[in-house]
Amino acid sequence: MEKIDMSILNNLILDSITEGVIAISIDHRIISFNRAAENFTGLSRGDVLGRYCWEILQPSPNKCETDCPLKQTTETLNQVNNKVVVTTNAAGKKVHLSIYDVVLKDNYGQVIGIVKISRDLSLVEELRKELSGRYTFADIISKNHKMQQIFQILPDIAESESSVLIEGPTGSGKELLARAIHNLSQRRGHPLVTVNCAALPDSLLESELFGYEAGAFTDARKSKQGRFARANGGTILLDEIGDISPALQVKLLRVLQEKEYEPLGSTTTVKTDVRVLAATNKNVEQLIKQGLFRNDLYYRINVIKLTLPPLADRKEDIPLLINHFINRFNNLRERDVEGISEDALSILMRHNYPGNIRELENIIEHAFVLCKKGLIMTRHLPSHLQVEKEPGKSCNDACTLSEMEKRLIYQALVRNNGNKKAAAVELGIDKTTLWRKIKKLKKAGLLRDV
Ligand SMILES: Nc1ncnc2c1ncn2[C@@H]1O[C@H](COP(=O)(O)OP(=O)(O)OP(=O)(O)O)[C@@H](O)[C@H]1O
Repeated sequence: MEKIDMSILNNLILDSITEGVIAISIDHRIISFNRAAENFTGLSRGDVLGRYCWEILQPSPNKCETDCPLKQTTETLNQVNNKVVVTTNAAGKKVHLSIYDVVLKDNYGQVIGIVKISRDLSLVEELRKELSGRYTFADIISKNHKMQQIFQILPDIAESESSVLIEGPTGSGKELLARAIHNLSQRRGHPLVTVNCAALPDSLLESELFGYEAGAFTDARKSKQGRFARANGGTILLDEIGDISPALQVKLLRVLQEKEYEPLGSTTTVKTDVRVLAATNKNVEQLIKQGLFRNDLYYRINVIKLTLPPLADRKEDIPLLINHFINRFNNLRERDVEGISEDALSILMRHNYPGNIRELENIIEHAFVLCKKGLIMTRHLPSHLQVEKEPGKSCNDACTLSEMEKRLIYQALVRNNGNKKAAAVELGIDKTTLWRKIKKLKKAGLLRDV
């Protein structure tokens, strides 16, 4: 075999890998720069070899003072793992790189520099954005198929002038959805005014909605504009519409039919240009049957009905929402919480959320009080959740084989959203074997539904 020049061979090998490799000598000069590094930086090796690293890699002298990777790595002899940086290459394109530094030693163990190894994360970043984009619509996060159907029709609904009735249990995102409809509509330049119809007694609610003239009642010294007037040109959200009295229902019906009303104590009719959205966590059809809600008003507000599923029926959204709330609280509180531990996530996946997304948001807010950085652990969750122990979780060193089996089965089911086939594949056992084991555990009262 022909004798091969080792240095040429080394360069060929370095150029054939997809990671960028930049070697820097102890006196801060660049001594090796492979092809991938050329691609990431847009610089040619002829231009950088022999130059000082700060001239090429860290143009800011301040950063060199405080954040010199050569100094850090050679002083601590530590590999700095997976620093993610966003940098602009010479072609002006933003690239996301995952970088780690390795100490370079000679044959005698003497430190002679560092090697910076970088991997292009731009593709991963694009995929992440595409995925999170697909699951986010006008600030509403969901990958649930019913929610995705709502996302699809939302722009058309927003554009129409029709009244919309939003149904859903408490905390399921009705107000958020109403806001999205308003923000996507032609009326977005005007106000969105929300009225909680359950929060005020009837007489106050009427004056709150329609306003009043001075002298309309004992305390009315000056006239006051109502919410319909404030929302003019925009949208009004009548929250908890199921709670309004029959008398007020008649007045609302007139506004919806004739687009006019009279403020309390006034004989002047006011014309209104407001789109009406209504929300409720009650079953309005049931209220109609009970004679508590007018049929004709129902048909006026129910031109389009959107129903938000409870969080317990869209558990696939829990990890996405947790991530969203962690990001939100990190920004609000200037924190650096990185995520949630597997154990804590599994508790949150099993919880049933009577308070829906608001409850999950409160749980993460609670966790932020106790968790300053790193991962949210079980101990950071509210105590009523911590007692909902995972099966087999109580076993530690003295864990029996059956305890361990129970725990592994449980965790595989949680990870796969209760899908037994996927859990069996993950556990490396046949589906029928898994099914048999689950049946046995359930019969013994050791496993609940996931
Ligand atoms: N799909 C979602 N994505 C992100 N955040 C959400 C989502 N749904 C709800 N939220 C958040 O959860 C909280 C509760 O939502 P919202 O107030 O819209 O619920 P609601 O159904 O109107 O509640 P209520 O019945 O008590 O009036 C808000 O902070 C909202 O931003």
